[in-house]
Amino acid sequence: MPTAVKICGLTEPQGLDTAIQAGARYTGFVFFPKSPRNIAPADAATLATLVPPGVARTGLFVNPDDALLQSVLAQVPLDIIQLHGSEIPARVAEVKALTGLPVMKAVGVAEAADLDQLWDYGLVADMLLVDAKPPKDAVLPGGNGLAFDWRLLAGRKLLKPWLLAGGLTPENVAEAIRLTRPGGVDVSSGVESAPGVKDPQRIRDFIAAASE
Ligand SMILES: O=C(O)c1ccccc1NCC(=O)[C@H](O)[C@H](O)COP(=O)(O)O
Repeated sequence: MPTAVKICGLTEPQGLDTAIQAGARYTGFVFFPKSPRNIAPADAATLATLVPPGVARTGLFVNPDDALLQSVLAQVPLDIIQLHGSEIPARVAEVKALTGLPVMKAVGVAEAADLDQLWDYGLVADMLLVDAKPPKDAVLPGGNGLAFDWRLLAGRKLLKPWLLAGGLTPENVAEAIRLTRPGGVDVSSGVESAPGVKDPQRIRDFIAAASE
């Protein structure tokens, strides 16, 4: 089975179209105002209508309250909710119930002990996103272009389908897949020419390298 690719932080039609034409299986829209990739719901709604069946539209949120989730979902047709904050497992279950959508929970990893959380989240989330843990002073809880030691995941079986994220690039993604054997890979800053600006050639190169 080929490794699925998620291109996250899409904000304009060219990046979205490039990702879809190159074979991305997941698209990601960031609803977090502090991010250079933040997108207004009205703009995300326009992009979401351009996504064909078979490609998932993921909405990324950081500790969202119910009102934000309901407001975005009233405007944007999403297929998956990605929770990228400090949501505890019970909140993941609440968001699933509230939205009626599958939830992908991001878990930050810096050392082996961080992998223990994957069990608890695996019991409630539909999918897991194993990402690098952000530095303590980071403004963003993800999308920092930081990798973690992929060898920590070698041979690990998780309870739910999972994507590898964090510092992936067209240059290193094949090695990351070889070491960790994820169901998919997720990239944002590694396919940008500047923060928030997707680079079509890097998107194509990334998806080609992930498919090798
Ligand atoms: O991308 C952001 O700006 C962002 C903001 C807040 C939470 C998460 C964010 N991004 C997460 C992702 O885009 C990906 O899921 C993943 O972490 C990969 O990021 P990168 O290391 O930049 O490839």
